[in-house]
Amino acid sequence: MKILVDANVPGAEACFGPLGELVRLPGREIDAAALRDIDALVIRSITRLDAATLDTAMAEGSPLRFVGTCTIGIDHVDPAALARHGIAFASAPGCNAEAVVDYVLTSLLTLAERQDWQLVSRRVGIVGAGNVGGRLRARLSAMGVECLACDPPRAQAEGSAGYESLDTLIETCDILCLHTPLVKKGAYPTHHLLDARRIAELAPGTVLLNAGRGDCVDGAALRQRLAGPGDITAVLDVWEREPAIDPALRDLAEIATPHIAGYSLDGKLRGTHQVYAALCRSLGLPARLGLDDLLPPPPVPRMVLENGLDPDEALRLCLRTVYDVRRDHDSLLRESRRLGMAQGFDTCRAHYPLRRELSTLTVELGAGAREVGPWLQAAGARTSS
Ligand SMILES: NC(=O)c1ccc[n+]([C@@H]2O[C@H](COP(=O)([O-])OP(=O)(O)OC[C@H]3O[C@@H](n4cnc5c(N)ncnc54)[C@H](O)[C@@H]3O)[C@@H](O)[C@H]2O)c1
Ligand SMILES: O=C(O)[C@H](O)[C@H](O)COP(=O)(O)O
Repeated sequence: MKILVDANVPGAEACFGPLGELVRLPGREIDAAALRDIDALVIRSITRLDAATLDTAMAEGSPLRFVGTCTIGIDHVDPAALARHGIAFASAPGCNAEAVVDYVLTSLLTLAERQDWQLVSRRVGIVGAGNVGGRLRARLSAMGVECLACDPPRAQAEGSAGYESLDTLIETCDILCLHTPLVKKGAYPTHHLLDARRIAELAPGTVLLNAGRGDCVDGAALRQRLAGPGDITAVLDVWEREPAIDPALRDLAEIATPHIAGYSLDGKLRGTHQVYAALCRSLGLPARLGLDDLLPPPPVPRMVLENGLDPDEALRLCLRTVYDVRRDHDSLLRESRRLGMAQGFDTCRAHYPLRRELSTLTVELGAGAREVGPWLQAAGARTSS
């Protein structure tokens, strides 16, 4: 069996090597021609697997019978076309959700430091309360930060208690976090969910963070609002037309990163492992490798906090020990100026430095720092004293 795996999938040799002959290609180079003699395909979100690509590959005799994407989002794949060709499909729900929540917390605490506010004084609106949004809500609520959630599909399925409309979030929240998939059809489409009208309605001082999909926000309208009154703050990890994103919007965003919110090693390896387990199932084989066999020990397993830190400062230090979002902002700026936007954007992603999740860090609390313990635990850190 021949297995083609995106070059940016870590743990591929260990997982897929024992199952067949492994071939690696950069995700953007995987097209119909590359699938000619491939039995199983393992991708990430930059490989478009639409009906036309699949129809061409299958018409040319590809033996493809399994596709797995090591990602949460599946908008780059056409599941109906896969089903039509009898090809099994798996994705990796929730694999990097913790990493995205780390990204949101470290971004918000960076803004809090720059703009001189406390996280606990803000009301956060979460749009899309699935694996990412749900975890974000749980962590923020445990920290005592007031949260409102908007998720019409869930409200319809489970009842509306606990869910608000998007317009209520826009009217009443200081921070709006978008964690919606890109959905183009059906009752609750998300393409330009934040359109020009809603962007105009954001109150001065609002923080808009998008770590869902770039097409959920009208980028031109956001650019206009940021370039005009300049009275709101944007944190953007996802963009329309990646990797050739709008340089003006990049410059206007307070934090601009190249679609890496979920790029912890933990999250990527969880994604690889979920797809490996699915491929084993579809082959009727046992999944011999566990996730723990793939994850190396963290480079910074512990840190010590002593006296004189307020809660935000303490959490900022812990988060920045595992992950500092300012580094990703700087490298997008540097690499896109050096190589041009599209190549710079992709270079940052392809050569992403090692990043672990907050949960891999144990924070030792000295006598003078014990009172921040509950806040750190609520945010997702392990503590000991
Ligand atoms: N930036 C990154 O690196 C990164 C990482 C992981 C996921 N993502 C994106 O974030 C999205 C969400 O991830 P997840 O794991 O939470 O997915 P999920 O499927 O668990 O949750 C998505 C939630 O959005 C809700 N939703 C759908 N349409 C909506 C609408 N119109 N308004 C409000 N809510 C709506 C769904 O009901 C669901 O509860 C993914 O689809 C992916 O596109 C981005
Ligand atoms: O949907 C996801 O899981 C993320 O958007 C994913 O982590 C993005 O990274 P990529 O697949 O593009 O490497």
